[in-house]
Amino acid sequence: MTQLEHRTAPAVSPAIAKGLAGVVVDTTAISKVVPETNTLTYRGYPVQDLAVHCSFEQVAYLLWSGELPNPDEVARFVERERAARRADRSLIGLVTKLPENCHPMDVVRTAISYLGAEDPEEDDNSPTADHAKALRMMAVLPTVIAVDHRRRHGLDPIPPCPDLGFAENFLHMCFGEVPEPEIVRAFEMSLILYAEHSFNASTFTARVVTSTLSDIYSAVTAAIGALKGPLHGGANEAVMHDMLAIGDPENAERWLRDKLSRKEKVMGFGHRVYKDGDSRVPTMRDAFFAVADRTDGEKWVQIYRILEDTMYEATGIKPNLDFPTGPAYYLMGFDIEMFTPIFVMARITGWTAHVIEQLESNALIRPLSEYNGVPQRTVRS
Ligand SMILES: CC(=O)SCCNC(=O)CCNC(=O)[C@H](O)C(C)(C)COP(=O)(O)OP(=O)(O)OC[C@H]1O[C@@H](n2cnc3c(N)ncnc32)[C@H](O)[C@@H]1OP(=O)(O)O
Ligand SMILES: O=C([O-])CC(=O)C(=O)O
Repeated sequence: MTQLEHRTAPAVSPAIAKGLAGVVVDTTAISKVVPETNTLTYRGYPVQDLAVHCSFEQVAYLLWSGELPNPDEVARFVERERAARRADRSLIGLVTKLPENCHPMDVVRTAISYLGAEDPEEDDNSPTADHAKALRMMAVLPTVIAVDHRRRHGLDPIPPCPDLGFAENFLHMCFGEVPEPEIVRAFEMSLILYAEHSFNASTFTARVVTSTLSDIYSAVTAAIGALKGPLHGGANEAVMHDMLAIGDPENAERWLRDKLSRKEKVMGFGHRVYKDGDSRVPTMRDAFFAVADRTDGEKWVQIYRILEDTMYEATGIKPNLDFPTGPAYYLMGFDIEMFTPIFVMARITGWTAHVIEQLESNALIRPLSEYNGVPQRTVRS
């Protein structure tokens, strides 16, 4: 049995909210998901509008401060972000010592943990300190991911460029050039759409860790572990592995029906909160189609459409954000194993906003469980 196949779950009493489904555990002012109207807002702004009108840096500022920056504020923020991009020699040394065949998510997780280890202020959980640490993690992580990408291809690192925006700089550090503006824009939109999504599994993980009054690096390290799984962020990689296995549009419908007949999950479809489609998908689907137009990607668009239509017709289930980002990142030239680390680059803004919010009115997160093991018994000596 693979990890994605169904297992027979033990019976649970009706009082138990398995997987915390439908349970409201706290308030948040950072983002709001309304499945009934298919809306997602960050600090009150519809995410589709932010994706069209804002840079990723402006969205990061918004998530952390609650307001979009004015021109002076954004200039100061961008200057600080650009100044913090360089990874020091010890961090690069650590990255390059990790096995080349480990998953890049292992590298990202280790890098954040290392940033905590070398920060003498690691345990300063004041809002000022946490904002500074969040900005540093956001700024340096793309450098780490790009260094890791290039060493796997036997290439020397390209240092961050202070003249380029966040998205452009990352693409330049990976590929040695800034792609055409439509590709950069599609990439930046994906980062904005990935940045935040209320109490998803990885954000909730970050909040659980924070609730013990642990430090922000520990919260982000744990969140990365939660995001890696294929039921969460890891689905964007699984989508592309599936599309490559399908290979040709004429195989797509049969492949999907066979998968459903084996009662296997189709990666990139379904959502715990949205039951009638993910609010972010139309924007990202258009961005993927724009990338495909410029990269000879018509075959992947056809496979996308067939899977989407067949899945809806067979089950009524619609795609989530990982479905269009998978092929979009592939066509941009990223290795599949980089897709979830890119998700981390974006979501680190949301996670850290939640860490800061959790600390503003903290309560230890500790639910109850119903014991269903063997009855109490006696140790015989
Ligand atoms: C950015 C993100 O993290 S978005 C999520 C990315 N994850 C994926 O794409 C993985 C695939 N999707 C899934 O596994 C699920 O849809 C989840 C985990 C995301 C959410 O699921 P849950 O709310 O826990 O619902 P659950 O998994 O119980 O599904 C409910 C029913 O829909 C079916 N279903 C849901 N998603 C899928 C899917 N992708 N493929 C096939 N069937 C599915 C289930 O089999 C189940 O059917 P049943 O009631 O007959 O057993
Ligand atoms: O909200 C969720 O459960 C998963 C998701 O879409 C995200 O984290 O972006």
